[in-house]
Amino acid sequence: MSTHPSAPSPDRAPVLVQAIGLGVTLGGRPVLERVDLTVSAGEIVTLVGPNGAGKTTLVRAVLGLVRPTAGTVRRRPWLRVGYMPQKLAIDATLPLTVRRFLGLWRRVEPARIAAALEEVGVGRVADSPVQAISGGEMQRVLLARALLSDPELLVLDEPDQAVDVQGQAELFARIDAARRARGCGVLMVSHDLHTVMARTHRVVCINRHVCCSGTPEDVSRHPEFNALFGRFAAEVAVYTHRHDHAHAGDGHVVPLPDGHHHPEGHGEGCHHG
Ligand SMILES: Nc1ncnc2c1ncn2[C@@H]1O[C@H](COP(=O)(O)OP(=O)(O)OP(=O)(O)O)[C@@H](O)[C@H]1O
Repeated sequence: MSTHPSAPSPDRAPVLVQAIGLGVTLGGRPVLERVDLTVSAGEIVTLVGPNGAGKTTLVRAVLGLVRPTAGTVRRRPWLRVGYMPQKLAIDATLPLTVRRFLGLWRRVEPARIAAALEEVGVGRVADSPVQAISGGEMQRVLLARALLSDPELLVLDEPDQAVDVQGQAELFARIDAARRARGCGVLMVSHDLHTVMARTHRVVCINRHVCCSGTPEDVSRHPEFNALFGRFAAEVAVYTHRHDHAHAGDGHVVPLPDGHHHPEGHGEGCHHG
């Protein structure tokens, strides 16, 4: 594939999921506030943000696995979703080959399981015990599992975790190939900012609220992204910019008066807790 996935036409592509003004409170604490998010067919949307920013919670809320405390989530009726969770507990004592593991959730033709494993580049582990394969191989097996539902929306929560640097590029290429083959939308969480910037149509930067969103180019130049990812952002940002809002101690966004801006990176008014 090319370094950057060819951009679909989101104006014409059907919307698969949309969150509007989404709020989630967990354990009495606001985890997401006023979050808007849209994923259309054919596009790759990646959520970035620091640990604990609410990315997994947003993904789970979009999928209907977490109940919003505010706002709404709209999913296209009968939407077929392939979900690769961030964590999946597997009983270490269960004798289970990869092939059988992939058949646990639904009846699938053996040939489809074999094809899905081949598609993500791990056909060789089909008969290995699931507990014996490497972390990187397991990520690909989980991707194969997500593809088995013939998804219209592929939701991948840190698919690149435990994958070595060389493997990451190949994994993202395979995800992109799977997207093209199915015309599906992809909603992804990733900490690999370099790959995100190279291989994503839209980036949404989360830190309880949506700090900024847009093309990788736009986001990499945004003040909030720069405040959150200073060292990385300095490598990719090409111009200096200014904060137009601050954060109260509880994380709420507080607009600054006109003409009052915080210089980039100083963060006095931008407290991300
Ligand atoms: N069930 C829960 N009860 C209470 N708090 C929770 C629950 N699940 C998540 N949280 C909290 O919500 C916040 C957001 O968690 P979440 O897993 O969505 O963040 P994340 O951005 O995906 O983080 P990471 O990059 O570390 O995976 C964290 O502070 C977490 O501790």
